[in-house]
Amino acid sequence: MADVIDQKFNGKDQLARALAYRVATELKRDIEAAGKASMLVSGGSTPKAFFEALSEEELDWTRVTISLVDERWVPPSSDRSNAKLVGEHLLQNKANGAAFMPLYIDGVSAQEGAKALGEQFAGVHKPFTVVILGMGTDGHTASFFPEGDQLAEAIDMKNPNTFAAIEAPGAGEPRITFTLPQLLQSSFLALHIEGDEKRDVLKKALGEGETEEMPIRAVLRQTMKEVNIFWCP
Ligand SMILES: O=C(O)C(O)[C@@H](O)[C@H](O)[C@H](O)COP(=O)(O)O
Repeated sequence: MADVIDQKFNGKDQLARALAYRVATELKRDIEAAGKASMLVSGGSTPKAFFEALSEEELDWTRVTISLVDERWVPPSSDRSNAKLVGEHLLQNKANGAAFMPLYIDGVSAQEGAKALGEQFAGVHKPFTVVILGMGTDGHTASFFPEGDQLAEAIDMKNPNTFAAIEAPGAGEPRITFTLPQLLQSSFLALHIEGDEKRDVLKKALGEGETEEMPIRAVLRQTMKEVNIFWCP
């Protein structure tokens, strides 16, 4: 594992601060070069400390657009909403002025939403400055879930769509996710995982086996974009 985990840290806080510093450096670089920067972040429980550390970074947040790698198809008032998580832990302190583009539209299905959001995101400048992925213990990343009904489309490098709507036994509710070719259009791509269990899942994913069994393999096996792995016990 020593060779695949690029960044090992002693604990959550140290990792959160280091990742926040690295991300802030990338954002500042794009702001300086292009006047703006963009970032897609993951939801779930892992990113909270990182979001809080990042929200304290000094940079011109009014030039930063933030969105999500994926979203659970629930309104932003739900505790399951990744937008709620970002609102409460990232869009605060110095990052208060950043623009946020949600991946949820009220009153339509995830499938209809995927289409409408694709049009909305068509004008967003790419590559994204930063994309941060997480990973579940079932080997999913973004909403690329094992047994996902649209998994093959979502990880198809030839898929021209920006988003896929996915339902899967382990997903809880319908979800929307950026497709793999979109996520790889990033200047800095990171995988943020914590704990021994996820380290072992990563190790398994790096071994042989079907991509569909552990969809994180679609990210780990592609050769287009380097994946920077940040891990702590
Ligand atoms: O909405 C989500 O659930 C995600 O964006 C998802 O892909 C997440 O990164 C992993 O499930 C890890 O989640 P945990 O940090 O909760 O383990």
